[in-house]
Amino acid sequence: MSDRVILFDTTLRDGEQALAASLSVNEKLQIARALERTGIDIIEAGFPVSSPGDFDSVQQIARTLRDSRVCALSRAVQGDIDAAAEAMKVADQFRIHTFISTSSIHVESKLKRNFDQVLEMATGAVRYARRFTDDVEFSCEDAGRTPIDNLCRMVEAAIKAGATTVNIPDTVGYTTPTEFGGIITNLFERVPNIHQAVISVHCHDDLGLSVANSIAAIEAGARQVEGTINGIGERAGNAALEEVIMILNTRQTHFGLTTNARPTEIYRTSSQVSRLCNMPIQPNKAIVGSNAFSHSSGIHQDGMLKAQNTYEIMTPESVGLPRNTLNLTSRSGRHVIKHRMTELGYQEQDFDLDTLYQRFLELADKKGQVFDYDLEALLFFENQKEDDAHYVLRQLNVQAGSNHFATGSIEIGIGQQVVTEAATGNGPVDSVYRAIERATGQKIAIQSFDIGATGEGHDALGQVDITAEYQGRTFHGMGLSTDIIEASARALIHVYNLIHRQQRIDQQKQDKAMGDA
Ligand SMILES: CC(=O)SCCNC(=O)CCNC(=O)[C@H](O)C(C)(C)COP(=O)(O)OP(=O)(O)OC[C@H]1O[C@@H](n2cnc3c(N)ncnc32)[C@H](O)[C@@H]1OP(=O)(O)O
Ligand SMILES: CC(C)C(=O)C(=O)O
Repeated sequence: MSDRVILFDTTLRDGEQALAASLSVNEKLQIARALERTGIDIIEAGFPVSSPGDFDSVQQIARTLRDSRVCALSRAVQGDIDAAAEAMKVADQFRIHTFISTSSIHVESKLKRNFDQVLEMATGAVRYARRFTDDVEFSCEDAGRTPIDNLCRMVEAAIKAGATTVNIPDTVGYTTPTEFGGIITNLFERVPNIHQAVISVHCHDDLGLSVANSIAAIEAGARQVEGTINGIGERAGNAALEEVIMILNTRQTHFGLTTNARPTEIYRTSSQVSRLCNMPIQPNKAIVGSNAFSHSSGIHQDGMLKAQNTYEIMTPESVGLPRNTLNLTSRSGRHVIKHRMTELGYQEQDFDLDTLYQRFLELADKKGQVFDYDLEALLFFENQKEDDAHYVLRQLNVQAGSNHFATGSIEIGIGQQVVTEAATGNGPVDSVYRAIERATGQKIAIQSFDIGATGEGHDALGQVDITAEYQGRTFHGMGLSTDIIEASARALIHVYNLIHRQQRIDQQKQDKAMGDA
């Protein structure tokens, strides 16, 4: 049995199922690149049959990845498999992941079939997928609640049909580590052809056991582990891949197993996923929470001063969070910014030093000292900018007070035009949003509005996340500024740009369809 555990990330598929609004293609590409840098072997990029947007993003990711292998999900039906293969054929190598439920509850109540019919569908799907690639993964959905005899039959049949990886999901996070490890042990004891495939696990966190169950399965012989960054995913989420990586890494002598992971990329990848997905990380989260490496009580601090390993089983540096010793202020130069970005794990090609330095100076002038999270926020914001932004916020003014209606006036670029508008509202944000709506002539239904700070103190960068609906689709806009009204306006402008881009894509598709007809 191999001593390497294959890392399979499904942030862009199972993780995205948890988000209020779909990620844009640009956002998915940023995450895919971060995952690749983190050393993830297989990246599940989406479920192409589910929407044209998903199809497009899988295709673009397939075109982009070099070291990680792209994978797409499909039900055990030919149309889904065709869509997955079509989306990924631009890559030299790709994996098709097909699945069907095996538990009695799912087979009878959801699929409305009997187990033998489902077995037929599964093997038919695996055989069909093998026509497109020799890398086919089959998942027994709800394996955790599947009678073991049926699970053994299904695994054996899927391998016989050509599955090269067989995944055992605890879809509803029901099992305990002893039970789940026992299922894997049983499969190894009872399925005669089991060594012809890699056995994988995919655990959900409904009872908070997803990582523990994954580790129990690895101890029982599973050699692929599926999860997501920060554990985001359907309901309570999936196994947090950064935790699995650091368990195997920190306890290497205990497990004797390796991965291809680059742990020093973890912190950066985790922050990027959190920001792009608008899913904050709880402070006490293992590995990547803001308190994960802070020591606050006297006895602990005394221990840390004497020897760091008294209270740290791994260092923040090992997950890419360097201790900071240099203050960054408006008197800092380009060298120190570049040095700090390198310490934070960024490579030269990840940022344009001159642009970042200009943004840094503007921020340093406003707030004095600039911290790591500010630098990362600035870079994130630059990456979010569309090269061809149709709407650009040029100026904004607000008058507000406790005794008046607020008045907002804005100047925005719309394509080649510059439009100025003003409006009153119930507060400064409302007045600015009304002014922007007047200028664009398009009303958008805002579904959620979240405001938070990136960093600490009253001069922290404000981050505004909104989800908005337009013609039945949901869009996520994000704005950053030390001024929360400006951050709010930027978030709305971001949504207008996403809608504009979507309209352009829809138009191109319509033109192509008419051309084909
Ligand atoms: C455990 C997981 O995370 S699974 C992945 C979940 N992800 C998603 O659902 C992605 C988003 N989903 C979608 O876009 C849509 O649900 C689609 C495109 C997949 C299907 O849409 P629709 O065709 O309208 O079907 P709908 O979602 O309403 O119902 C699912 C159908 O697929 C069937 N089905 C469910 N899983 C499978 C499977 N693995 N293999 C074959 N059929 C399946 C169901 O029984 C149901 O069939 P029925 O219409 O005969 O009752
Ligand atoms: C499709 C499968 C792997 C899944 O997401 C689950 O069972 O949770």
